[in-house]
Amino acid sequence: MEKISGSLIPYQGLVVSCQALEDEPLFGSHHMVAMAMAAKEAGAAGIRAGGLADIRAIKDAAGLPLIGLVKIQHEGSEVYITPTLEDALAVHAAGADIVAIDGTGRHRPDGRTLEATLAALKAAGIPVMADIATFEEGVQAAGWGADYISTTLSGYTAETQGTLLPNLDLLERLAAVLQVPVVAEGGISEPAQAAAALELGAAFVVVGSAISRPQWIAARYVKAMKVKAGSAATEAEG
Ligand SMILES: CC(=O)N[C@H](C=O)[C@@H](O)[C@H](O)[C@H](O)COP(=O)(O)O
Repeated sequence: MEKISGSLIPYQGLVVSCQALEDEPLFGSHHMVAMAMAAKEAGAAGIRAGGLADIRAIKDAAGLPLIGLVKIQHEGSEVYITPTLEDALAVHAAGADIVAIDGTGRHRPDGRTLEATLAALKAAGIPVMADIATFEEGVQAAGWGADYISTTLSGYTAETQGTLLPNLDLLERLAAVLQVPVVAEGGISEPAQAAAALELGAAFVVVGSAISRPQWIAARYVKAMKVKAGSAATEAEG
């Protein structure tokens, strides 16, 4: 299937998600700008950033293509990634080249449908990445005009809870049928998985925690070492 070219993110590039919420140790634009500059030094083709302040600061400092979002929890809605049209407009105004929104089709806090939200952003000339969880959601969001489809929410919705990540099968299935760029995102924790995603048709790959969340990275070592220590202890007991 001929891919629609003209992606704002270089084809088959790495996008590093540099995000830290208020309850995370690295919260704050100073830290996220530093993380983005480190990613740029490594050769990242783009940055994914959350929060208007971080979007502005990272866009100014790194000058890389930027996928922006806000995370806002609303009572009565499970949608928290750029949940309303106003949020999407604010993310774009803050400097995001592409606005990432929830593309699952679930109830949105402003009562707008995903279709109407996508139509309004297209009319405003704002490139949109739809963060989806299932094949059907990806096809639907692309049909309603999303410019990029990303597997971000696979495993994070009620319907997909427990899905083993990264969900490269979802990526492969969507890349095989959609004309718009399909993005591998969510749970990519090894370089080989990112390379495999490109082989399976990803237009580019987004990696966050495995690069920009030290509390998550270090926890992997603690877990592995405890297992090792446990087995050694067993040996010692004889
Ligand atoms: C589920 C959700 O809200 N994901 C968020 C989307 O912006 C980010 O917290 C993730 O870090 C990003 O998608 C990259 O994924 P990973 O950190 O697994 O490489």
